Amino acid sequence: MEAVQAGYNQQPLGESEVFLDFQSKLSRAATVNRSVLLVGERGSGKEIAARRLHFLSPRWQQNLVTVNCAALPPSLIETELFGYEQGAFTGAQKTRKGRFEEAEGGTLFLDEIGLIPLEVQEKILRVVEYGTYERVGSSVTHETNVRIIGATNADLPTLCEQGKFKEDLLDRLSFEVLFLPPLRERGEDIILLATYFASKMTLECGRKEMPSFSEDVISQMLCYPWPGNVRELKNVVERAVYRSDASLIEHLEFNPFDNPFKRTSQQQPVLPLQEAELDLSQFEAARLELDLKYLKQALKNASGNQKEAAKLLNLTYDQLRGLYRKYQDRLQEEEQDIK
Ligand SMILES: Nc1ncnc2c1ncn2[C@@H]1O[C@H](COP(=O)(O)OP(=O)(O)OP(=O)(O)O)[C@@H](O)[C@H]1O
Repeated sequence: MEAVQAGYNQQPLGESEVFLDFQSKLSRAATVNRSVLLVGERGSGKEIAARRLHFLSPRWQQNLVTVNCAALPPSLIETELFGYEQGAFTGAQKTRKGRFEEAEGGTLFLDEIGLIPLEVQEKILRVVEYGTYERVGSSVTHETNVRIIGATNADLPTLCEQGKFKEDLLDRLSFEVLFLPPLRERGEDIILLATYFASKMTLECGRKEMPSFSEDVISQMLCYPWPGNVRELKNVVERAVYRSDASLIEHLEFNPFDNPFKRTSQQQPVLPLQEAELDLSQFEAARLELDLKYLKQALKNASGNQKEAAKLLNLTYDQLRGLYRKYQDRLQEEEQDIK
């Protein structure tokens, strides 16, 4: 176990129920010598999960080789994976090993596996079924012992229906399909991860003390949908620590491309008359009142049961907890009414 820890230097953080459930499925998958598919939104931690899977498996002392299929033109994926013989095509001046050969005995992580062209999928299927392949331009058959971990953000069954992904390969790769939970479903993990990224950034900036997050910022983090998942959170937090001189972070910038010069004199904002009549300075206050109104009503209808209230509002339990924390003081004043 010690050696596993030494080889695995990036411990994924998370304590939410959904994440712990994912981690325990991942640990179980590490014990069997089968292909695994990791499915999740961009930035949700598929690569970090693949590393963990490899380092927890009996192959942990062998190579883990990663191929990011999105970073390669489709025409080069075959030579990248299987290598080529000298003279196989113009420019092939020397024989080159492929990634399967580099990963021999270990694990090959195919990131964005849905982008692999069909003819190359055929070759991968042969590797999975018979453990054999040929280099491009060669008829010599190589035997290989590599475990494949695939990752995708795409809906592979739909790609199969569209004829873009081989059903046979999907069947063989999906011995275990593990779904990474999106960050917005991970509740308090958001704060755990934010604190972790803030502490690392504090060190990087050479600051002595890590700034903390204001209650308002914590609520914003818990309510924001995080389309870019953990990667986005990392960027937002690192930028906030880097820009803040104070001991308290009171503002987060979610979109660094929010250009302050966008609306110039030739491009006036077009506001419908009705909106122009609203007191726009009251937007934040009005929004908070509306949130509170719905939350109170839901809690009342659910007799104070937060899980039930979350269902009524079509929120996850963690999202509701986020809102509850934000309005805790005001809600407590009226708690008697709710009960
Ligand atoms: N649980 C976690 N603990 C700490 N850091 C994490 C965790 N999950 C993800 N990260 C960090 O978030 C970033 C994105 O993670 P990763 O590259 O694994 O995501 P991905 O799903 O493979 O992304 P993509 O879809 O773009 O390939 C990385 O910097 C990674 O180190």
